[in-house]
Amino acid sequence: MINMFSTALLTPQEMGQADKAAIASGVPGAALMDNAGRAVAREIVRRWSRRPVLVACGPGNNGGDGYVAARYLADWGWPVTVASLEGRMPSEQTDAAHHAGLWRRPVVRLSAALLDTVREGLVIDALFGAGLARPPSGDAAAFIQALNDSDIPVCAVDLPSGVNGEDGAVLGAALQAQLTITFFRKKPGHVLFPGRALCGPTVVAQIGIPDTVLPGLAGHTAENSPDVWSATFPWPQLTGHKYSRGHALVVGGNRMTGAARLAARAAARAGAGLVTLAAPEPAWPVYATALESIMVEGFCDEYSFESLLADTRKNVFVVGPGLGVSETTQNQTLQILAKQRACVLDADAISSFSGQPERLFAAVSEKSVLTPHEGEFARVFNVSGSKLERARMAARTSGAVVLLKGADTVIAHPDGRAIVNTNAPPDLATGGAGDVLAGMIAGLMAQGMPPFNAACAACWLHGEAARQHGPGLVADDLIHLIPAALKVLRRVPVN
Ligand SMILES: NC(=O)C1=CN([C@@H]2O[C@H](COP(=O)(O)OP(=O)(O)OC[C@H]3O[C@@H](n4cnc5c(N)ncnc54)[C@H](O)[C@@H]3O)[C@@H](O)[C@H]2O)[C@@H](O)CC1
Ligand SMILES: Nc1ncnc2c1ncn2[C@@H]1O[C@H](COP(=O)(O)OP(=O)(O)O)[C@@H](O)[C@H]1O
Ligand SMILES: [K+]
Repeated sequence: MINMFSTALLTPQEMGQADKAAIASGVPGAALMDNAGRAVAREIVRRWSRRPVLVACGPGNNGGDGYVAARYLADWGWPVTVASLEGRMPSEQTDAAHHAGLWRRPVVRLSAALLDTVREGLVIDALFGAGLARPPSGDAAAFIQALNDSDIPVCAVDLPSGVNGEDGAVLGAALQAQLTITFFRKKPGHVLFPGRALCGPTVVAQIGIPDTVLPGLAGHTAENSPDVWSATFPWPQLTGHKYSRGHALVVGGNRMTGAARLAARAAARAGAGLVTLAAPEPAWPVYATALESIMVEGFCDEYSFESLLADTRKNVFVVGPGLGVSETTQNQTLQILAKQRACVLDADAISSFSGQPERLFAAVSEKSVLTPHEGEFARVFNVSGSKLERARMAARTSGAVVLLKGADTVIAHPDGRAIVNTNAPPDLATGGAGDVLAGMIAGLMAQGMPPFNAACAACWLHGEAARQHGPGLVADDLIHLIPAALKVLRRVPVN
């Protein structure tokens, strides 16, 4: 019940397969390229008034799209100069060569000096896209450097040259674009940093590749969106009651009491019917006086803690926020995991397994969601690669759902699926925002949403809540904005 297709992220290789499948189904490659280049020209005309345009064309299909865009813009009366890398016209009998042939005007050699002709204009970057194979060098590198040093706007075709479509990494040097137009579906490089920042806003144009090519080649990776999980979102039922909306238990710490309070409030706001905060006896008065709709139960040792967990109606646990890194935290986490119910492990519940990750991995399951930031992640996972690869590998290794936080949060399932979140504003980089997220995930899981879906949905709502507030956000504000984010979600048609 999760839709991985509508916002699927395709690797350059998968995009190539989509292209081939479309051609095999009867859409000529030259037509796809014509549609792609025309889409670029259209998006430019939509955003900029008529002005001089320099189209920098590479030797592959990315360049092919550039020749098409140049032709349409020139037909519509725009002053267009086309430049290519010296001696690198498209190979004969390719779609790119066909479209280069339809450009009847001169093609000049690409150089940084050409930028003087478009100081008041625009550059279309059609040098390299999905086929980037090595760091740009020579004329291409000099052009990228000079263009980045200027304030001439850049519209990138597919990807800014130098950005790796697979993971958003920069190969050598990359252009900073103001707009990127890609085709059919985005690639991971459009949503992972630093690629995402280099793209500017990314527009996805449809060029005649049918969605029917997707099953079989996509389905592993997608951009987070209500389209992915809205069909499983647990809206309150007309005849529901508080017990049918689940009961979340949040473990509180002795000293940093704010973290667990934020998580508990967020769980309630996200819709858990009941929320209990389990408080160590010495801190019980602090929690009890601060919380009204949330129940506060005290415990004094591992036995009374165990008895708090016994009620099976408590169907999801949150452990970690504000607990401190200690053996006690590790033991509480293991006690919770032994119950084999849904749980969210955040912050110190993760860090307390530093140096002993196998103990954690042996206890977690697909019902557990781990929500580390990069620092916590590095304490238990020894994996390398892009953020997407690392989150995926961590989920596979641990057997839990892993939500690796940051500006481009990745949520990975042990079965290999991964979602990249893109709606979080940087205002979220504030203490306690992660505690709120942990509580929101638990609030959705309490209502029966599967852990992976709940993690994706909570992450999107968290970003939307922050967006509603804007600058000046503190974590406490998020709690009050969860209802506004839910209202926005209500208006999104269920896919
Ligand atoms: N479904 C698709 O696959 C579609 C692809 N299209 C376009 O096709 C592009 C992919 O085409 P290609 O696979 O031909 O790849 P590119 O055109 O992105 O790049 C490959 C070419 O650039 C050269 N090259 C790569 N890195 C270089 C470097 N650092 N310095 C110098 N030369 C370098 C390669 O030798 C090759 O000639 C996409 O980015 C997109 O713009 C569109 O036409 C629409 C459909
Ligand atoms: N630059 C950023 N842009 C968007 N979201 C961010 C950014 N930095 C942090 N976040 C988000 O803010 C939250 C911070 O969580 P975390 O690091 O656990 O903080 P805390 O432990 O103080 O709650 C996470 O959801 C994270 O993804
Ligand atoms: K490009």
